[in-house]
Amino acid sequence: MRKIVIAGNWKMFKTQAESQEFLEGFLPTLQQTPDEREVVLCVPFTDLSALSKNLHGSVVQLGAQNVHWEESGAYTGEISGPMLTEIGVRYVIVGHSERRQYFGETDTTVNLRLKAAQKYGLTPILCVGETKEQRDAGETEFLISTQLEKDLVDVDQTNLVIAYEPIWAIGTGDTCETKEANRVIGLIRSQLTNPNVPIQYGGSVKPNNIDEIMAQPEIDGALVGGASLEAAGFARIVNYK
Ligand SMILES: O=C[C@H](O)COP(=O)(O)O
Repeated sequence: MRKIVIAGNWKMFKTQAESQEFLEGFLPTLQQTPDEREVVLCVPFTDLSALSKNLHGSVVQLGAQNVHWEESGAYTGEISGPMLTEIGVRYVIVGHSERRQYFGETDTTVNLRLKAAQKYGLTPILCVGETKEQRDAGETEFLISTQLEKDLVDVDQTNLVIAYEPIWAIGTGDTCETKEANRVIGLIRSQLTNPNVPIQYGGSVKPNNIDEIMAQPEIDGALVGGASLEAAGFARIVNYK
């Protein structure tokens, strides 16, 4: 059976004080969450240490938003796998479209980061997805297939989550039609050697569309940006029906 993983990606939002306030609203709502749902908060590096202490003993797992491929070295501004695992981080987002678009992330560096995450005991959440122009040109399948082929070279598919995030649906309120997301995620699964890799949908997931998204047979969770910043809203998403 495939695992369900609901992850919030806070991106560059929330100071430590704000993250603490979020937890006070969010944690009490989780008591009813069924065991098989993994709940993850992928937060800014500066929030990780405090959240790690405050999440201890809760069902929520801690995630980072990037990891370097070396264990240590002269890489100003980067964070390594051992630095993350030491403070209790379990997941890390790799290859988010914002990293690819604004920070020069390539399939080569995504592949290096995926392998390093696994080497140091983290579960990577690999993001793939097409732009509006690529979709309109009928290139969605080719683009995603190429990303997977390059990103997953020598990656262990028994310790991996994939997020299908159509770039045009991120932060726009323009959610991908659920049946279409289900279709693309089915195509992603058909390209994997391990069919049990959890595959999430990401892109304008909200409390009012999560039930329909999670009703799709191929979709194993969600990677949630904006709607994960508000405790009650994210709790509703985590507690989808
Ligand atoms: O990582 C999360 C995605 O970029 C989705 O963001 P969003 O839910 O704000 O559209």
